[in-house]
Amino acid sequence: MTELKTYTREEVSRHAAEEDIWIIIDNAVYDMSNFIDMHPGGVFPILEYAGKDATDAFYGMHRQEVLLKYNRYKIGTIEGQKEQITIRQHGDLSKVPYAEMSAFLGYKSPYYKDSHLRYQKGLRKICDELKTEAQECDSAGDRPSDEFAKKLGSYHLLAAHVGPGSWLHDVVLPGNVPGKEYDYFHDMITHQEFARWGTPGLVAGLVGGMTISLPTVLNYGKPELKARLVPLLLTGEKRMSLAITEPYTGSDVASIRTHAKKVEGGYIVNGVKKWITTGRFADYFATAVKTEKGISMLLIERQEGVETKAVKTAYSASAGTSYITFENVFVPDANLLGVEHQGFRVVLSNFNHERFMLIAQSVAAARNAVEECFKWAMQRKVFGKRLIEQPVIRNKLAKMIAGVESCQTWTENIAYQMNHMNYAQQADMLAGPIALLKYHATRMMHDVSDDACQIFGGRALTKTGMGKYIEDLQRTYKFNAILGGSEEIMADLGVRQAMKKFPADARL
Ligand code: HEM
Repeated sequence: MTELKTYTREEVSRHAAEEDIWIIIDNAVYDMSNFIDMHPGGVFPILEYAGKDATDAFYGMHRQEVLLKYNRYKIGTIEGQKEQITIRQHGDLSKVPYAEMSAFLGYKSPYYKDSHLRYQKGLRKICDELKTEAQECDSAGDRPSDEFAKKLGSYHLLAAHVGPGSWLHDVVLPGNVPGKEYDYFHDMITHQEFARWGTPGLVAGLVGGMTISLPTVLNYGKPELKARLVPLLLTGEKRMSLAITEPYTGSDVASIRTHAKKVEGGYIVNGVKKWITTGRFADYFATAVKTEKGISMLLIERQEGVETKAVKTAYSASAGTSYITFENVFVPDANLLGVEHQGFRVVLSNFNHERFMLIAQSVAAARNAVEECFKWAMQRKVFGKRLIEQPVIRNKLAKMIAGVESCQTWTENIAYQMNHMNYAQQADMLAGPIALLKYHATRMMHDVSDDACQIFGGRALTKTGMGKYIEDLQRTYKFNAILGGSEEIMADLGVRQAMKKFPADARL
């Protein structure tokens, strides 16, 4: 790389004509002469700063990544002046208060071990390196590419999404963490780091569909089916989705109409499914069907008779949300998941983990909004003052921070319980608290999104630029309030579970 020249401010001030225009941002000098006509904000704003320091004006209008993207226009630095503004490097923790979990910033915690800190560090770097590609794919609404999925597979991050289990025992995870050490704190970190991309649609399409469907095969599939499918899914060669909801029914699984008729050697399936995340790209569908005496779960492979079309949602189309039709599809007995007519057990079995994932994502997305709003309030000037100088803005930030930190702390408590309870104990003791926390986390997200929008104003309604994360948050946060059990059902389930444990002899 050629060494950049140094200039004095006086030298820069001599380049102040439209065809020869330099500006200063922080300690760097940019030659805008060839860019000014292409500048998306127009010629006029740049001309105003010709030959001058444009640092505050620049940061009032652009995100830092603009400077990285247009680094080619940087021609030098200001003599004797050090950088005042740090450009975040891949893997860095944010220094903005409350922008990171306190345990990563040196605060004491009873929960986190060295292995969690190493994993977070390693994973942050990988996620940062993939962030631009993830964001471009999400904005374009593209199918996440096979190369992208395979890259995650090569770091064992597809397997990590599914949660702790034997599928991780023989691998080494980011941060040099042996897969056998992977617990629900690592799992929480996985979902939170991916949520930092600010691309919930893409994350749902790339890993969400698989995270909620693959356990049906891992826990209920016959050995041959597992041996054939699991390696393909965990390396990113194939995609999978969970096909339960239908146009006629959402949470009410008992009312599904897709049916499977028993025939020699298998089943013939007919019916439709709707809102199926990853469905548009999926090779396999863990599908709830009506059989003679109840609900059964079948692993349906993409074949003739299986059609998927896009359902347009507020998510990016990268989520692969689809409408699926099954028309006389033959499914062999070998693809039955669990016991015939007892598919409910298979459907219910993964709810706690799915909800835990949604909670972790919600807290991370809200925390991201805290960082965005804090930075914006500190750098944005209106009516001659920084936004942060307005008490109403500080009050909103306080509410956001308190919401995020309280949800984070409850999530950590749940992760600790999950680490120390077997499956039966989790089902008995945690279904209620997890449901209540999901309800609480998505309500918190609702409030954070609302306050963040007010802080960012019009920029929160714009898909690119300063408010792009907030725009995405306010457009998509409702998904977590509905998927995996709606807020109302979560709240009700939490209290009903508590009622079951209410002591018969308790009185006021
Ligand atoms: C290295 C120098 C600069 C580069 C590479 C640059 C690049 C860009 C880009 C890429 C955008 C689109 C924003 C987005 O959607 O993210 C933009 C918008 C804009 N830029 Fe610049 N810019 C530079 C300097 C400046 C300066 C010095 C000003 C003076 C105030 C300025 C004023 C604006 C304005 C007003 C907009 C429109 C913002 C909006 O839509 O809200 N730019 N610029």
